[in-house]
Amino acid sequence: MIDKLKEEFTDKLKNVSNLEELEQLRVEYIGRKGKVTELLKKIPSLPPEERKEFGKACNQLKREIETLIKEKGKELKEKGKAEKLRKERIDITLPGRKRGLGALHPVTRTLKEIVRIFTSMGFSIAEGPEIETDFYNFEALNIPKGHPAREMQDTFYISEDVVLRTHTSPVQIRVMEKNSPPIQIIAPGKVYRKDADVTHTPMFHQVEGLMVDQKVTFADLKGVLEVFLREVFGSDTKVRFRPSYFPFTEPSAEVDIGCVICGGKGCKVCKGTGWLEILGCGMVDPAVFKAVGINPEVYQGFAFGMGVERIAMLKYGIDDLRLFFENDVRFLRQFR
Ligand SMILES: Cc1ccc(OCc2nc(C(=O)N[C@H]3CCS(=O)(=O)C3)cs2)cc1
Repeated sequence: MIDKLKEEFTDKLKNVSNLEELEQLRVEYIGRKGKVTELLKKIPSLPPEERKEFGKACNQLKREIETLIKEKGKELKEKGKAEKLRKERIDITLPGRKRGLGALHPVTRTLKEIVRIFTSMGFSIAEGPEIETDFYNFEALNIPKGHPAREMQDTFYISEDVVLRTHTSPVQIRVMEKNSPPIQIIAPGKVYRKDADVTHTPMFHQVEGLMVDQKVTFADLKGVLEVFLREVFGSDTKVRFRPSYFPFTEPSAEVDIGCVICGGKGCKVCKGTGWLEILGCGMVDPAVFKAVGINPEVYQGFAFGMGVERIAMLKYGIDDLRLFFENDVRFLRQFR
């Protein structure tokens, strides 16, 4: 009877593959209701002369089962540990994980280059609000009510009198209100225009510049801009000033550079002209000085404005403005 139980136990023990099954087997044989425990309860019902022998045999079996279970437990734990070590092993011979390199956005790069060049010529950097009043964005710049630039198709109106600035000129107005000449600043920043299409986005970046002093001439303007453009596009870049008109400058000029693609022969980018319009400029109109309380009899000044995305497109040969705003890594990583 006891031998049969032992045989049965050792057979089952062979199939135990984890600690839970081992515990179940222990309970099944030597637990409170275990098969061996049940046998021990039978001792008082046996004839007295058999009790001693039978009791000894049962306890012997119980001790054997306990020993076998302890050994099995140890073996299972060892196996478990070995399994864990195998699974968690770190292969230190694997190559290291490379950290991806970041990069500055091409607009940021271009903006930083433009700022570096003008600060190297003595210009300070001025900033101002992107949400502006009608006065700072239009009136003070000699753009009267009814002027087409104020039209809804070009300007984002927050309210009757509040707009998203359409250029960074308001920054220069604010500086002139608070400082007396000489003034030499550039105003980089985001500007907003409603006419969004393939070559225009509703938000873009601009850098405007302003120099005000007692003797500032158009020659100074030409000199500063020629140095700037040759720094950005290369020392052999051709520069041309073409008469133009802006409400806030008189005389005004639009500045072209020799086409960076075809070198001036004519191509689709420069529409066969050999020239690319790059920025606008002029001598500050006296009406603007009056609006900020600077005496145009005593002081003169020049100003200029450029679109940063346009400069970046020409400098880096980017032909689609939307690429700047789609955050496609395949585009951005080329600027590492
Ligand atoms: C107080 C003050 C007085 C005059 C000023 O003249 C800034 C100027 N801007 C331009 C110009 O052509 N700008 C455009 C270039 C491309 S763009 O980004 O679309 C805007 C000419 S003169 C600015 C401030």
